Order: sequence, then structure tokens, then C-alpha cells
Amino acid sequence: MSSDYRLLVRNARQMVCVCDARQRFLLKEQMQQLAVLEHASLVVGHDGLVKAVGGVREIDEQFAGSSFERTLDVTGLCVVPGLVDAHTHPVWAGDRVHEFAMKLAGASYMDVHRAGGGIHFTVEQTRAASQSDLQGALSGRLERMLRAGTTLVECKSGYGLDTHTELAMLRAIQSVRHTLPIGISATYCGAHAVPRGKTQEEALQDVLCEQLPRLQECVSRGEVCVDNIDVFCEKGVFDRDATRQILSAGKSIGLNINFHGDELHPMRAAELGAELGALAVSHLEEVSDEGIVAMARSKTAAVLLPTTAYILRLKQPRARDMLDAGVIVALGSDFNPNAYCCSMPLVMHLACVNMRLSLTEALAAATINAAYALGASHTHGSLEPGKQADLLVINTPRWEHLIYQLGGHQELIKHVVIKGNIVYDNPHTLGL
Ligand SMILES: N=CN[C@@H](CCC(=O)O)C(=O)O
Ligand SMILES: [Zn+2]
Repeated sequence: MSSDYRLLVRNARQMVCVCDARQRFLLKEQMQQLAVLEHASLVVGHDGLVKAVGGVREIDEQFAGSSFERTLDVTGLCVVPGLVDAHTHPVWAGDRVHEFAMKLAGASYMDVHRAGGGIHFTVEQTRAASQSDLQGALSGRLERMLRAGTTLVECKSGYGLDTHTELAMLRAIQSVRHTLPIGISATYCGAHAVPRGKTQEEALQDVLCEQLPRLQECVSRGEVCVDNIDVFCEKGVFDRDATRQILSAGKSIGLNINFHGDELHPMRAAELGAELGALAVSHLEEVSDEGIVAMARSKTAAVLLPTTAYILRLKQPRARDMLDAGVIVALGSDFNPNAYCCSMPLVMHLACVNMRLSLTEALAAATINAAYALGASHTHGSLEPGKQADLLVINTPRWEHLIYQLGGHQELIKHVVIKGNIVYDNPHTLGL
């Protein structure tokens, strides 16, 4: 190691730190006033952590005489934290483009699901795929997310619904931890649907007595690493009681609770999440007033998924009511065969237009609050000394262009940096 530091990012027009007092999440008016430095620099150590952030002169003086393995001159450009995608289903085979046509013609999500399509269709394709096909598909999707600015992503299993395939999905997720620089939070979602030919009770017993014990064995042998447990709590899928049993079992083996609730029907899933100490509940299009109050009280993050409401033409979740009540609001792409979207900049745009978030709220929801939903906001989600140096350099003089330019991220993101390493250099960068 011949240099003193790994990276100097020098003289950004705007350095959007998001927060600067080691907050674990942002609420209400904190989300309106993000920490933004003008004409600022950032230093990264060889451990991949931020060592200093400050005005360009101050950093020049403080580090005069120090050497850097690499310097990025970002004069006139903006820097934001790497984006955090708090909800994705990226491991599966096949696609569902034919169902998109059905839905455009008027079929609802549950019409397709009950007709044996939807998750069931993808389960069939995924069970038939080889381990290397699953890994290859996952890897390509995560690379697309990375190029769109995602540096930490939650990845669910859930298209196996049996021990063998659920573990194959988690093994695929484990394998990319070693081959890709993107950060991963892995979620076991064996209760994503009741498998064809089984009753809910049979599926519940399979998850509790077969899948979870096998999962635990694999975790203790170090074959897979799992952070969260998820259930699709929905009318016609898993009811509240089954959901409670599965989530409690997951919690008892040390997993964070982070589940699908109140999406298509009101299930009082938000209340259940709060009661169980869930870190996050996703969707919430049908959340109740009591559920909002309960989530605010228990500090359970609401992971809102703008692509789902958009594609399925659902009513929008009540983001403003949640924000006003002091709920920790986060965002996810919900990448899955139903909602094929790898872009968090696009997700933030949809959240602003359809859910009425402000630009600053959307960025906080896609950085520090999304990191909180994954139990990772002590290390990710803002640019502060001691945190992992994951950041994006954007080729515009104001950071808001990243959200404003609908679908523009492919030309706007110039570099993606993870742990102070430049992991993507965009050959197609165009400015305004
Ligand atoms: N709602 C349940 N799960 C996914 C959809 C999965 C699928 O349709 O394959 C979601 O979050 O939207
Ligand atoms: Zn989902």
C-alpha cells in the first residue's frame, strides 16, 4: 500500500451527504432539509470507509502532503450516496411478458395468480433452472441495478416454495456476494405463495418444520448467509395467523422481520408488523389508520414500491399520511417478473409524481431510510465519516436531475463507487 488513502473525490459542486449527525433514519421535516455541502471533497481510506467530508479548501489543507491511490476531479458535478433498494425479487428463470399483455387487457394481479400464472408460473420455471442459470440471471440483473446507481440491495428468495429451490436461490445470492461489488441483504421468502397442490396449512407446516430447519443448518455450515425473513401476507395467500407463526419462527433464529403486507386487501399487516417488532413492512397500499400509528410508534419502516402500484394500477399507498404521522418511509424497486424495473432513480421519480414525495424525501427514502429498513443504516445510506464510501458521481450541477430526468440515469451517472473503489465508469455520460 504505497498511498495514504484510497480515494479523494475533489471539489463537487454539490456533495449530498443526506445527514451529518449519524441519524439512523430521517422523519418529517428532517427529510426536507438534507445535508448538502457546496464545493466539497471527500476522502476514503484503504478500509473503504469515509475518513472526511468537507469544503474543498478545508480538505485540501487537512490532507496536504497525503497521497491518494486515485483522485476523482468532480468539479462542476454532484455526488450523492449510493442508492439503497429495499425490496427486490431478483432470482428467477423465464419471464412474464405475456402476463403484462393480459394485465393491460384488464386482468388483475389475483386473476392471473389464481389462473396458475404470476408467482406460480415463475416457480415452475425457477424449479426447472440450473444453479448456474439462476446465478447468471441474478448477476446480470444486479449489474444493471449497479449501473443505475444501486450500491446496496435487498434480494429475496421465494420462487422455489420448496426446500431445494429456496436454498438454490439463496446459494445464488450467496455466490454473487463474492463476484459482484454490490452490497446485499438476503431475505428468505419461502412463504411467498402457497404452492400448487398444497393447502395453506400444509405450506405453513412445510415452512416451519422443513424449510426453516434446513435453512438454519445451511446457515450454520456457512453455505448461505440470510439477514431477513419475509411472508406474503395477503387474502388467498398467507393469512395473519400463518404470517405471525412464520415471522416469529424467523425472528427466533435471529432474522429481521421484513414482509409483504396490506397490498391488495387490508390485512392489518402493519399492526402485526409493529407488534412483532418488524424492521419493515412493504407495499401498504391498503394500510389502516391504526396501522400507520402503530408503525410510527414501533419504528417499523414502510417500504413503498411505486412500480407495483403503477403496473397493477393499484391505488397509491398513503405516503403523505405515513410521513405526517412520523413513519420511517423507504423505497424499493420491487424488481420481479411482474414489475421489471432495475432503476431506483425511476422509482424515486414515480414516488414523487404518484405518491407526492418531495425530491429530498425521495432521496432520503432511497438512501438512509432504505438502509434502516435493512438494518444497515449504521454503515450505509449517507456520506459521513466512518460509513462505507458508496457514492455516485452525477454529471449535472444540481443533484435533483437524477430524479427529474425521467429514465435519464443511463447518461447522468458518471461513476459508481463502492468502498472507495470505482466499480462502474460510464462510457455514455452526457450532461444536461
Ligand atoms: N406481492 C408479492 N410479491 C411480489 C410480486 C411477485 C410476482 O408477481 O412474481 C411483489 O412484491 O410485488
Ligand atoms: Zn415483493
